Amino acid sequence: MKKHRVLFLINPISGIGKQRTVEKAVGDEIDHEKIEFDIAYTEYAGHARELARNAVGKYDVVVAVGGDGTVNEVGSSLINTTTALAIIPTGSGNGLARYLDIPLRVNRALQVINHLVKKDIDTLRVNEQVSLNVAGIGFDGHISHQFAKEKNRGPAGYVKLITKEYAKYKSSVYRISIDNKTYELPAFMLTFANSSQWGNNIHIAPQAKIDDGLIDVCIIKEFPIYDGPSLLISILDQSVDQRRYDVVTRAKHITIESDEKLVGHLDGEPVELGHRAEIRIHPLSLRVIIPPKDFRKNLLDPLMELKEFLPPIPQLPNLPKGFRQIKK
Ligand SMILES: Nc1ncnc2c1ncn2[C@@H]1O[C@H](COP(=O)(O)OP(=O)(O)OP(=O)(O)O)[C@@H](O)[C@H]1O
Repeated sequence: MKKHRVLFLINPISGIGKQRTVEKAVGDEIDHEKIEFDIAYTEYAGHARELARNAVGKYDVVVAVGGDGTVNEVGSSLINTTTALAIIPTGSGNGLARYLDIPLRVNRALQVINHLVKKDIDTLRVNEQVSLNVAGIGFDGHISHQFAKEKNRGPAGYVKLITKEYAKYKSSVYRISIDNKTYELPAFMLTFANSSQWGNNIHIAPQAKIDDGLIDVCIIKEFPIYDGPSLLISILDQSVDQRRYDVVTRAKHITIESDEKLVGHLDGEPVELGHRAEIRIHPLSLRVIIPPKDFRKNLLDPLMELKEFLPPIPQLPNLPKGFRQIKK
């Protein structure tokens, strides 16, 4: 039987360091009867995009080992090809992986790859660039620009940054055209969702479907500062689409203009969009590996998710000289 060729691309700086265990886990967990594989590490931002582009035609699957930024780089090189994108989520948010129900534990994510179940999903084009998960302009764009400068990665780093930046953030005025409707309004945040969540199970567009040929547009208008906690709660309890400040709609084509420069993000990665952004949907343009329907849920998976939010357990200091370790 001809084996499937799989290339693992590991981003060594993503998330909180889980990806260091991946190389060994691949050797242990991959089904060697079915799959032959190669492993490469990215050496700089943008490297995964180049490596994935070169892999088209040579590999059946390219695995992004990293967060949404790495997934974006790999996936954007595989659009409209028969090479599928697989994900081992080792990032800070892992939005697309969580939406697709890919387990956060490395060995479980590898078991998903062994099944080689494929599904076609939509992708977004934002000006000349690609978003696979969620793109945004405004506050979330601002946060992604700030987060890119942070040394303290991981979900805790995001929470700290959002709390710090929220009070000083000023909304901008946008001219928005959604299919044939136009709006001009001051907005806190404009989100264009392909999947429903940013990452960390925080759902900005709870009803979004990744294969419906539509973009879920969620506009959070400017609001008084004291309303922040209610916005946060509505995002956490997945009722953001019922808030009074929001415009929530579905569309295929959106343009955004502003006199100020558009501060944006694509799948959590900061982008400069100039004064005009055009967002279009490309239906079913990317093949991805997903868990099979009967893929056994692991009782420990929710616990592993919780662990992502906890700080690392500190190492005990070495005992001072003269103290002897008591043998058990
Ligand atoms: N070797 C490398 N050195 C420096 N940057 C890299 C390297 N490899 C990839 N990158 C860049 O690292 C950035 C962050 O990666 P990624 O998004 O995968 O992790 P994350 O931000 O921790 O996770 P998430 O997006 O889920 O929050 C991306 O912009 C990617 O281009």
